[in-house]
Amino acid sequence: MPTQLLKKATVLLVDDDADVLTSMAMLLRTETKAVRTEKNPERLPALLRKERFDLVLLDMNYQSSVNTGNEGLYWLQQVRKLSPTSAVLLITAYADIDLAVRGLKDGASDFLVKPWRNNKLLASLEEALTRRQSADTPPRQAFQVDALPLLGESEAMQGLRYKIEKISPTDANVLILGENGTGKDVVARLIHAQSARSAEPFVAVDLGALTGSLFESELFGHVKGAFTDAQQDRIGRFEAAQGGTLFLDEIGNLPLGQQTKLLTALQNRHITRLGSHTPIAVDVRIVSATNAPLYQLVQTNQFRKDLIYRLNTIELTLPPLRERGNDIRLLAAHFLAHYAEKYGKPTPKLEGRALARLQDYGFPGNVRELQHTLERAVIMTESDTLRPEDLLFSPIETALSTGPETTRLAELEKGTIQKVVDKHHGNITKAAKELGITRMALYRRLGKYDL
Ligand SMILES: Nc1ncnc2c1ncn2[C@@H]1O[C@H](COP(=O)(O)OP(=O)(O)OP(=O)(O)O)[C@@H](O)[C@H]1O
Repeated sequence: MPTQLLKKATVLLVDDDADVLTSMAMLLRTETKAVRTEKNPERLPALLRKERFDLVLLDMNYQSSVNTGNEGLYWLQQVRKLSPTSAVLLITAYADIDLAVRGLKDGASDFLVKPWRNNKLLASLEEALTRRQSADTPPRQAFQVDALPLLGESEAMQGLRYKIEKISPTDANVLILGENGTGKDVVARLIHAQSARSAEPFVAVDLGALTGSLFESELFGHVKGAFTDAQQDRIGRFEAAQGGTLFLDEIGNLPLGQQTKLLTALQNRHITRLGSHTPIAVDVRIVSATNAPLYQLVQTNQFRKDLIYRLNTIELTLPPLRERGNDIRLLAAHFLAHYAEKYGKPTPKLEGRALARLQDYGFPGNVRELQHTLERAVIMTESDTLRPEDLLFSPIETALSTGPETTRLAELEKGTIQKVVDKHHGNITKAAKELGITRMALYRRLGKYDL
């Protein structure tokens, strides 16, 4: 995910769970301009009167409940009142999705369900910032995309770029397959940017994040009164993408019932808003993506074959980074120059052994992992040459790439801490500095995880 706005954003995290605050702050510290954490929501009014934040991440549930479950909504209202220009993202547990939906109606930009996936968290934050930035501009412009270049000179990538050039101008639906972090999002945007629809909206939906009742309302919209909280008509993503491209990400995560509803909309080329009987014709090009083994899911009856046939008029498979040969070197040079400029440092050179280390490593998190590894290295290095030991591979990426079930917060945190402490040969001061937490906080975690 490109995170141009996020890099410049100031962020406030509000949660009374210190572990959540630390983990999120650790992630966001390198992805944003500044992060501030607040454990006690009661301090919000004073804080917001003093400081301005581009983004506020607000937990919905607080232990010291003033208001039995609704305190998240109460604090949301306070933030909206005291800091109307901040985008607010709610953090919630699965059980509280209804509450979060109410939060959306009260002006929150989006919500995240715990446990979150880091790349999705970053994508949601970026999207919230994009929407906030374009709040004053005509809505259709809000969706226009910045396509990033798809770098790589390996045979596989050259072939892929050629295919993309060929297929982009057509209206054919495209299914993009590939592991996490291989560039599926980049490819989807590129296809749109090179198509005849490029002046029209590009609308991305993370289907993995839409639970049962949200799916229909998000995709097809609803009319006032369709369900208890539907206080006004709302268009869905299909209508928002009218004339343009609808990017259905994580399509492999869609339950069968929802696959049927999607298939019907694609076959009929019209949708019906929830609570209405009036069909609305939609003209959208569908680009979908997944890292799931879609054809295996068909064999085990978890994915509809007829839906695949609707989606895969053209199918593109992104090779994992470990199969792209010298592209690792080329991408590494690109990211080093990019982050050196960003952090105002001279571009470090890669020592031969360091390059070999990159080439030997499997990169389960693919290009995203390479990118994060080099960003960390640029931030940390005090020399003009990167050595193998400057390249710290992140257990977070490894865990993310192997699926959501391994992304439990505690495991990620434990793994990260272990790596960083090892890297600094047990020097707690240095490790705490790199992790962005105090020495005391690090000691507490070492005790907690028995490290
Ligand atoms: N070929 C490439 N050239 C330059 N940057 C790339 C390339 N491929 C991926 N990236 C960068 O790597 C990161 C991850 O890419 P992207 O989000 O497109 O992956 P993805 O396959 O959609 O991941 P996921 O499956 O986790 O959603 C992004 O920052 C993107 O800009």
